[in-house]
Amino acid sequence: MHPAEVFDYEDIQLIPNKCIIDSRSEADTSIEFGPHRFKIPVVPANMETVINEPLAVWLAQNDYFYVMHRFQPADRRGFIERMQAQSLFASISVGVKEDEHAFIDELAAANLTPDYITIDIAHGHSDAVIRMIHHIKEKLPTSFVIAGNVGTPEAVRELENAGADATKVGIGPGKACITKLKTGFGTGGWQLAALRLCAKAARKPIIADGGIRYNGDIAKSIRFGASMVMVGSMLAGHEQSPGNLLTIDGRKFKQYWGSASEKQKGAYRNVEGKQMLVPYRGDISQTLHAMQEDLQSSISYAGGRNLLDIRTVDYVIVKSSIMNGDNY
Ligand SMILES: NC(=O)C1=CN([C@@H]2O[C@H](COP(=O)(O)OP(=O)(O)OC[C@H]3O[C@@H](n4cnc5c(N)ncnc54)[C@H](OP(=O)(O)O)[C@@H]3O)[C@@H](O)[C@H]2O)C=CC1
Ligand SMILES: Nc1nc2c(ncn2[C@@H]2O[C@H](COP(=O)(O)O)[C@@H](O)[C@H]2O)c(=O)[nH]1
Repeated sequence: MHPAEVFDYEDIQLIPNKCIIDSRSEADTSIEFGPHRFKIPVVPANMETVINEPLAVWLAQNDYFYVMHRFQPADRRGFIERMQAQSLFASISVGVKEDEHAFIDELAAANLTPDYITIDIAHGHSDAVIRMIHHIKEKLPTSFVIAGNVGTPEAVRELENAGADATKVGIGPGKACITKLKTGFGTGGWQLAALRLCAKAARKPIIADGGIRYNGDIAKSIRFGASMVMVGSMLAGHEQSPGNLLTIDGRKFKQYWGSASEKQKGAYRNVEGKQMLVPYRGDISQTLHAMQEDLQSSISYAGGRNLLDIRTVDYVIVKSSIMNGDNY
C-alpha cells in the first residue's frame, strides 16, 4: 500500500464546492438503509452502555436506526415481539455459537422475523460468520443481515458473496478498544483509509464502525464510502444512555465499557476492551440533532442537496494538522 493511502479521520479535509442551496435546512441528510429510510446515517453502537430497550423504542419512533446489543440473549425474542407489537422495526444482534443458531431456529419456528440482524463478532472474516449468514438466510430470508466486523476488501467481498446485505468495517478503532495493543492487528489509526479500500470493493452498503470523535467524521465516512456510521463513545454520555451516572469533583460522567472488556465478559479471557468514563452530555436528542445540522452544513459545503453528494468531493491529506493546536 502506498503511504499516501494510509490516513485517518484527523488527517483528511474535504474540499468545498460552490453552494447550490439557499439554506442548510434544504439539505437532506436521510439515507435508505435496508428496508427503511433514516433521518441521519448514524447508529448508536450495539454495546451495553450505549443502547437499551427504551432508547431503541425512542430511536425507532423518531426515524433513527438502532441495533440492539446481544448481551442479554434471553431477552431478545421478547424484545422483537414488543417492538413489532408497537409497529416499530426490530433490529437485533447475534453471535455465531451453536446456541445462536438455535435462537434463529426458534425465531423462525415462532414466525418472528427481525427487520435487521447484525452478526457481531470481533473477527468477522471467518467461516463461523459465513455459516451464520447462510443459516439466517435459510431460516429468515427476509431479514436484512449485517455482518462484521471486518477490515479488508477481501472480507467484505466474501461476506457479501455469502449473502450478507451489508458489512461492518472496523477492527480496533474504537475508544474502548485495546485490540491493537493486545494483538498487533486492526484498522486502529487508519480506519478511514481501511474504509476507503473496503468501500471500493463493496457492492452492498457498509457501516463504518468506530473512531468517530467529531461530527465532521460522519461526513468523512460518507465521503469514503459508508452508508451508515456506528458511534459508541460519542453517544454513551447521555441521559438515556444505559451506563451509570457518576459525579467526580462536581463533574458528571457516564460509564462506557468495551464489549470485549473484563467488565462485559465477567472474566479476564480474550479481553480486547476496557472500561472508561465519558463526559455527561444531556439529552441524546440534542446530540443527534446537532449531528444532523452539521451534516446539513457538510452537504452545503459539498455543493449538493443530498447526503450522497458528499461522496464525490475532493479531499486533501493534511497529516496531523487539522486541529492547528485547537480543540473544542
Ligand atoms: N470492532 C472491534 O474491533 C472489536 C469488537 N469486539 C466486540 O466484542 C464483543 C465480543 O466479541 P467476540 O469475542 O468476537 O465474541 P464471542 O465471544 O461471541 O466470540 C465469537 C466466536 O468467534 C471465535 N473466535 C475465533 N477467533 C476469534 C478472534 N480472533 N476474536 C474473537 N473471536 C474469535 C470465538 O471463540 P473463542 O472465544 O473460543 O476464541 C467465538 O466462538 C462483540 O460485541 C464484538 O463486536 C471485540 C473485539 C474487537
Ligand atoms: N476492540 C474492541 N472494540 C470494541 C469493543 N467494544 C466495542 N468495540 C467497538 O468499538 C465501536 C465503538 O467505537 P467508538 O470509537 O465510537 O467508541 C463499537 O461499535 C465496536 O465495534 C471492545 O471491547 N474491543
